[in-house]
Amino acid sequence: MPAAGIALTGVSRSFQGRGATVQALDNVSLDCPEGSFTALIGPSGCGKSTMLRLALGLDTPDAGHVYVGGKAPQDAAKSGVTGVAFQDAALMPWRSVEDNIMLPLDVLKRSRASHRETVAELVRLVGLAGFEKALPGELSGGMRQRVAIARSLVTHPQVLFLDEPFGALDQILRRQMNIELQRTWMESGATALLVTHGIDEAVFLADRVVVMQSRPGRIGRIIDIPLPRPRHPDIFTSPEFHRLEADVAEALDGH
Ligand SMILES: Nc1ncnc2c1ncn2[C@@H]1O[C@H](COP(=O)(O)OP(=O)(O)OP(=O)(O)O)[C@@H](O)[C@H]1O
Repeated sequence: MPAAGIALTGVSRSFQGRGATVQALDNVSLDCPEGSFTALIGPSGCGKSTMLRLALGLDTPDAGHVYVGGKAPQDAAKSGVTGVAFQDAALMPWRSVEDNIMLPLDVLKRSRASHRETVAELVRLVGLAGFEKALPGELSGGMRQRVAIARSLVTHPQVLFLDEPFGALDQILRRQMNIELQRTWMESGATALLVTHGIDEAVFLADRVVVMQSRPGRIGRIIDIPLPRPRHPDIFTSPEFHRLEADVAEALDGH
C-alpha cells in the first residue's frame, strides 16, 4: 500500500523537441511523508512543472510511479484528495471571493450548503472576513493569492500543491504571505509540496528543500531544515537561517 503523502518512484519523462529529446525528468524518486512540507527549487527547465503536472494527473510518466495520498494522481484529483494553488491565483473574475473558494466543490459536485462553515472558516483563516462578496478585480494581489490558498483547502485535501503561489508579489508581501501560509498549512495538517524560486521562502516554509538540477532533470540534493515550528518572522535574520540559505544556494550552484 503506497504511503499517504506524495511518492514518486523512478519517474522519467522526456519530450520530443525540434529534432532533440529533452529529458525533463530522469529517474526521479521522492517521498514526501504525510503532513510534511517539501519545497522544490531549481533552475529554469529542471522539471519542476513536469513533476507537478504528473502529480496532478495532467500528464503520465514514461517510466516509474506516482502516488498522491496513496492514490493514482487522477483518482486523487477526482476525489478531492489534492488541492492546488497557482502563481497567478487563476481566479474567475466574475465570481465573488466566496464563489471562487467554492469552485472545487462545484467541480467535484459536492454540496455547497454542507460546506458553508468550511468556507467561512477558510475566509477567516486567510484574513478575508468582510470580503466574501468582493470580486477578484476589487482585491490586491496578495488578497487574490489568499483566495487561491483558501480555495486549494476547501475540500480538506490531504495533499497540497503550491506552484509559486507568491511569485508575483513583492518581497515584503511575500514574507507576510509565507507566515500566513505556514499557519494555514499547520492548521490543515496537509502534506505540502511547494515549487518556488525563492531560497528564503523555501527555507522558511519547508521541512526539506529539494534542489533539482537540469539536463536531465533530477534531484541534486535534499537539505533538511530543522528549524522549530511555528517559525517566527525574526527567524529570517538568524545565523542558522542564513547558513541554511547558503547550503541551498551552494546546492543550486551544483555543489
Ligand atoms: N510539453 C512539452 N513539450 C516539449 N518540451 C517540454 C514540454 N514540457 C516541458 N518540456 C521541457 O522539459 C524541460 C522541463 O520543463 P519544466 O517546465 O518542467 O521546467 P521547470 O523546472 O518547471 O522550469 P521553470 O522554472 O522555468 O518553470 C524543459 O526543457 C522544457 O522545455
